[in-house]
Amino acid sequence: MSAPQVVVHRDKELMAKAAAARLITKIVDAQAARGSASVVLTGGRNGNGLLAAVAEAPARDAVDWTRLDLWWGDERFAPDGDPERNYTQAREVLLDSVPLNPARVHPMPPSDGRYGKDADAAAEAYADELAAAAGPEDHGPVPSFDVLLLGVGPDTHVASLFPELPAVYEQERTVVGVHGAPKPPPTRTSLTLPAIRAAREVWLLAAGADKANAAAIALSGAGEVQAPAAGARGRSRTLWLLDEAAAAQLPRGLYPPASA
Ligand SMILES: O=C(O)[C@H](O)[C@@H](O)[C@H](O)[C@H](O)COP(=O)(O)O
Repeated sequence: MSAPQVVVHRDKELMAKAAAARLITKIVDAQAARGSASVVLTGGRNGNGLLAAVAEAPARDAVDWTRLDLWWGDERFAPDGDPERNYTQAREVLLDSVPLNPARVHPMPPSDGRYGKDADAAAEAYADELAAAAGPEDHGPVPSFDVLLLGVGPDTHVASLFPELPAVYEQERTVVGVHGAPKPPPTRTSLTLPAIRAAREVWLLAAGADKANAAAIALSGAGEVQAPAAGARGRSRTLWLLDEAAAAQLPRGLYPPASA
């Protein structure tokens, strides 16, 4: 697993724009090298802020949207179209504005779909979908995602893996149902840490003073059960994208400011 790299931007708006430019370039390079790209999206303000910045980016259409596979790191277990769903929010800020191939967009199941209100069955079905998309060259029963995006909660949660709750202990399954999540809604589906760690690159997004403590804890050697963000590592790269407010409590030697 790769050691975390930290890049700090002046504020959350610049962080979103810089992360969007970085993501576009990563996708374009992956498509040039392998003919397609695979990205895992996340929910929350920073995740959606990045997607909104991609939508406005001058280089947006350098991406061949028809050859992009989109997955989700977690989902609020709600009916299809519910405004609370990460999929609904991603569609609003970006996905409905670009020519994606619907067959390559993989939302996690809603609570009014084939699996009804059974979040565990929905999680198992998504794990099967991931396994079906994995190839012999992949590291386990998930595709080798080019970039797996994660927001970071003030309690250091990532996806729907919350400190000390059962899902963060999962080492076998790639997707689990989450019950009693402290961040509403309480029922969710989420990739597990082993699935997250199958990604080539993991990018963690955190902006705002309310994330400063979480970033400092996760980047100062905390264990993954107490600080799930600490366990979110990519095979070849782990990148923390912060604004200065979220970086305020980091040990000084950890980074030079990336933008004045
Ligand atoms: O479903 C969710 O809510 C997200 O996937 C969650 O993991 C989010 O990324 C963090 O809570 C950070 O959210 P903010 O960026 O809004 O602080």
